[in-house]
Amino acid sequence: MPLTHEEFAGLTHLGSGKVRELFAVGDDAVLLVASDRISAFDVVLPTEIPDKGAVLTGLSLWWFDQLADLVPSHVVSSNVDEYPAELTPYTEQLRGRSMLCRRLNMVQIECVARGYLTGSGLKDYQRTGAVSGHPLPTGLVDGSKLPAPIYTPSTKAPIGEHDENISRADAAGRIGTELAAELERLTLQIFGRASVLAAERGILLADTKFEFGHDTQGTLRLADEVLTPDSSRFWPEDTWRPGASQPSFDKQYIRDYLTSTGWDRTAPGPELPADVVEATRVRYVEAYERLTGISFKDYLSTV
Ligand SMILES: N#Cc1c(N)ncnc1-c1cnn(Cc2cccc(F)c2)c1
Repeated sequence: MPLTHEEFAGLTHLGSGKVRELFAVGDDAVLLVASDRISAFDVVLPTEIPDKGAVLTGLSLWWFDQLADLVPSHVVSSNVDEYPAELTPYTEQLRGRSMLCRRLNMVQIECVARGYLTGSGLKDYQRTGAVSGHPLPTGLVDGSKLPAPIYTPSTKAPIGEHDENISRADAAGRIGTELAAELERLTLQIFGRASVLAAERGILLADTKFEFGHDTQGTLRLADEVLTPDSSRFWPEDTWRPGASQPSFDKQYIRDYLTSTGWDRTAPGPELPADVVEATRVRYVEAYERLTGISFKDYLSTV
């Protein structure tokens, strides 16, 4: 049965993402739990991918470390054996797939950086010639590399709805000029470093979404998950072909299977065959090991 917040019935549930749960821990901490659920074409599928939650949690933790000189994170601990006593009944369900974090006052803007044109950015470009107020050269196609990475803030839509790209001026109007400028600076700086690191490993970071919040001392911290295949588009460099939908590093087997079945995307997602589940699990483990240089088995032995 896919992990749902009912499995943590004794905890104070704050919210659900498509494949994640958020709980309050005391007054000043939250617990982010990544399930093994997977979504494709915006539909959460009924079949879980073993290890997916642990891979994405391990990736976030690694990226937070890589970025610590640029921005502090919200993470307090990922060692379940050191979690507060109220979490003890759930230790094994949380091992490797959870982060105990400072409870932040979240900034109500999704901070998106794009190095390549696709998804909602491509749709905005095809309609207006721009993305979030950034005028772009003519003739760009799906998968085109942008002349330089751009910051395209968006609203935070409820689950099941799409975030709406907004201009930087609109973002400043919502959160203030100074904070808006700081978020833009940080978002592009982090994206630049992550892009170089991924490219060194033969992976193109097409775009990503960051969330930030302020702690009780007013310090701005990088929050949520970071630079995972769920919050970002990662493309294998050797199959990059502008002009068509790019193969997803992690979800292509699932996309190809769903397309092969003729599945109606307005219908519930079908169960996945075992070979597609295993191939996808392997892709997630490969993504972790290729990006971090750490064996996934070693990650699991540290949590
Ligand atoms: N990160 C973080 C965070 C924090 N450190 N303090 C307070 N709130 C949040 C927070 C609020 N919304 N989300 C997104 C979200 C929603 C649902 C499930 C999830 F796993 C994640 C995260």
